[in-house]
Amino acid sequence: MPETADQPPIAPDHAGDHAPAHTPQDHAEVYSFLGPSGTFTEAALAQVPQAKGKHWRSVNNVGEALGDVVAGRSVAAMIAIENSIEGGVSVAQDALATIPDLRIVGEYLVPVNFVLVARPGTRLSDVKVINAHPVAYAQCHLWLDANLPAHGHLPSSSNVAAAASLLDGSPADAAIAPPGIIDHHDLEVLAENIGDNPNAVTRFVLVSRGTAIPAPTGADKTSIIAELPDDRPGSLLDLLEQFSTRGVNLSLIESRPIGDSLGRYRFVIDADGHISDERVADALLGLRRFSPAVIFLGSYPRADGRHVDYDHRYRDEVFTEAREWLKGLTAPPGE
Ligand SMILES: O=C(O)C(=O)C[C@]1(C(=O)O)C=C[C@@H](O)C=C1
Repeated sequence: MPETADQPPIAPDHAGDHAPAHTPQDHAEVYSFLGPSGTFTEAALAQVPQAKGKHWRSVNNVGEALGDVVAGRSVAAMIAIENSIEGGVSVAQDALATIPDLRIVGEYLVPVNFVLVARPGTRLSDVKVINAHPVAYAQCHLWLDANLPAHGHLPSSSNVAAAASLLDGSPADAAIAPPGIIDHHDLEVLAENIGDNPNAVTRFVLVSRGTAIPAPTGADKTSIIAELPDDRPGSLLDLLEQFSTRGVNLSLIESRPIGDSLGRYRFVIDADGHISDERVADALLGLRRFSPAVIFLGSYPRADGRHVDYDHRYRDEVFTEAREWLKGLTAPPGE
């Protein structure tokens, strides 16, 4: 069972499948996720085969989830990293940039859509304050601006926590929550499908520490965070060239403030391919030579399973042949 004994699970039975009833002593048996039970994060964890039957520890925020991994309370934590409407989840990107030795070992996609719920008897016109997770709130702007233009926002640690708090003294009048919420809480739906885009998807990553890099599958992704060397024209172009000259496609590049002074940024990058691919390894070597700080976050199978296509000039054999050629040129005569 997930540790949220006070919250009845609203997710399908996956969460409790064969799970031990007590908190296990062995951290390898524990997975941390943003709770309480019923969150999209829990739905992402339900996609992890090795987490089935293990203890799922419900936590209140990304920092707590990663803190569990660092302190050895859990073997891995599931965190939201990117949303198709809102973009990168900055708290997650910043945590991965600053907490040492974390590794992404898998990614998972969860379609997200939202309902507006309230205590029974509430009318839409009664709603003044809405409780919602900031990332969920940001995905419902169009509906909120059109229907409740004067509302106030009370941030919550998760969507399920937002909804549950309405029955537990919250000063809010309504909450943004996953559609299944009313099956387990005495709440009424005031509006359905309030997300700005019905096809919204959140990308989650499973983060661990001290674990082996997952084997290459041919449909992999490599996540990196890198800083630019100095404040000179063209350094971002130089960074991008490390990838383009090796035929490596980038599926994500976002800047985040480093935080030490205005205008200093680090770049969060997802590259197609695995660190064991010659072209990706060579791009990382180039990046390492050029950037003052490179964090390798991991190589792992893509959630969409899409095979990585690249020009034949960047095949492993081409790199190997070129290296052998160079070795031959510098070998002592007669060898
Ligand atoms: O997992 C949940 O249900 C959450 O409330 C968190 C979270 C997030 O952190 O991005 C997850 C997915 C949605 O995009 C909105 C919120």
